[in-house]
Amino acid sequence: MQMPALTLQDYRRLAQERMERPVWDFFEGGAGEEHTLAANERAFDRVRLRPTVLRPAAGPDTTCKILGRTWAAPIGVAPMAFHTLAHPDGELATVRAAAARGLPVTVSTFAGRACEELAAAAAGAPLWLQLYCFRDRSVTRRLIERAERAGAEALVLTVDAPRLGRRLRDVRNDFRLPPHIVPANLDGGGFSSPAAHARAELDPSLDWSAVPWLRSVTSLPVLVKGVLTAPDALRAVEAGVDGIIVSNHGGRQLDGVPATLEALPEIAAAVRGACPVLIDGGIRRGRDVLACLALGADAALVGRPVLHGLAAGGEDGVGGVLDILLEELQDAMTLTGTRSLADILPDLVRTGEPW
Ligand SMILES: Cc1cc2nc3c(=O)[nH]c(=O)nc-3n(C[C@H](O)[C@H](O)[C@H](O)COP(=O)(O)O)c2cc1C
Ligand SMILES: O=C(O)C(=O)c1ccccc1
Repeated sequence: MQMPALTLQDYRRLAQERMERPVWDFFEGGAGEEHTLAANERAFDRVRLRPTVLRPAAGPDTTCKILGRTWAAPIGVAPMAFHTLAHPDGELATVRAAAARGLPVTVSTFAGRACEELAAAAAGAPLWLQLYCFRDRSVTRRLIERAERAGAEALVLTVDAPRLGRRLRDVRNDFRLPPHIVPANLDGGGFSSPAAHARAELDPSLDWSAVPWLRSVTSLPVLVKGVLTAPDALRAVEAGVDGIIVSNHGGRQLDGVPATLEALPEIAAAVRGACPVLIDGGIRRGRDVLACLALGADAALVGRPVLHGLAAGGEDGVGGVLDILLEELQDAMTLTGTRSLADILPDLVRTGEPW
């Protein structure tokens, strides 16, 4: 009998056993030498927690409020293209699993399932849409209108991808999407290599005027994803964004940028509560979420582990991954004497050597 998966690392192993190498490489890989990819996870290995003892915190309150909506915990699913590569149910399974736990999902521009069925599956849990801005703005506008009509609650504009990063694993594998893997919410389509498509279609001249442009076509809140410095965070606040996601795209864009956990404190200090600050990249344990909050984030998004759960067991697998994170977060809060998220302050962490 197979041992039950107890950690996200267990799910990673299960997924790898089930997946073909080129698809695995597409999911796991990063740009260039993958230094930034590795740094994201390693940054959490330098975190030391400083518990407060004899301050009972059993059954801690993990709920948080983001953009006026209550999340069961400060944990969401980061936008990732083509969940259908991991499992035929694709994003439908991901959204069902997250919504059942009161957690939000950000659906990628390149989702493999239609946003109408995803909104129905979300059953009231927050559903956000990630936007790549195309050269042809009418494609982006139609995507926004469709998602808004379906019930998407916020737009996440990805700002670290004037073009797709150079992912050497995909180049070496000459990775192409199987013909049945198509973006369900874009008209047009008809491409096989995601890199080639994104290179042809993403707008390399995108600038900060994208934010007022989005305001002119939608009334939804707008977040920017991919900010790594305080000056850019301030520019985003000046542009009037409703939220900032500190992200290096899981190390898939520019190799050589810092781990997101390292970038977080200067951004949180610059933003000073003007809007929510979220983070993604390398979050693999409940206590990593605690570290993000201590260093100034309002919530953390999880990427690849969700695809691992999906590949390992569809909706149940994603549910398993999210349950582990939720339980580990509760455990870490209980054992650090943190009764609610408001108790998670900078003093809760120190930075040390990697384990
Ligand atoms: C397979 C894959 C596809 C992704 N697709 C998108 C995407 O379509 N849009 C986007 O903004 N980010 C995309 N990302 C980046 C994630 O949103 C997120 O920034 C990153 O995966 C978080 O890091 P983690 O995987 O270490 O948790 C993708 C990441 C992966 C692994
Ligand atoms: O954004 C990404 O990281 C990504 O992998 C992707 C895949 C297909 C189309 C666009 C982006």
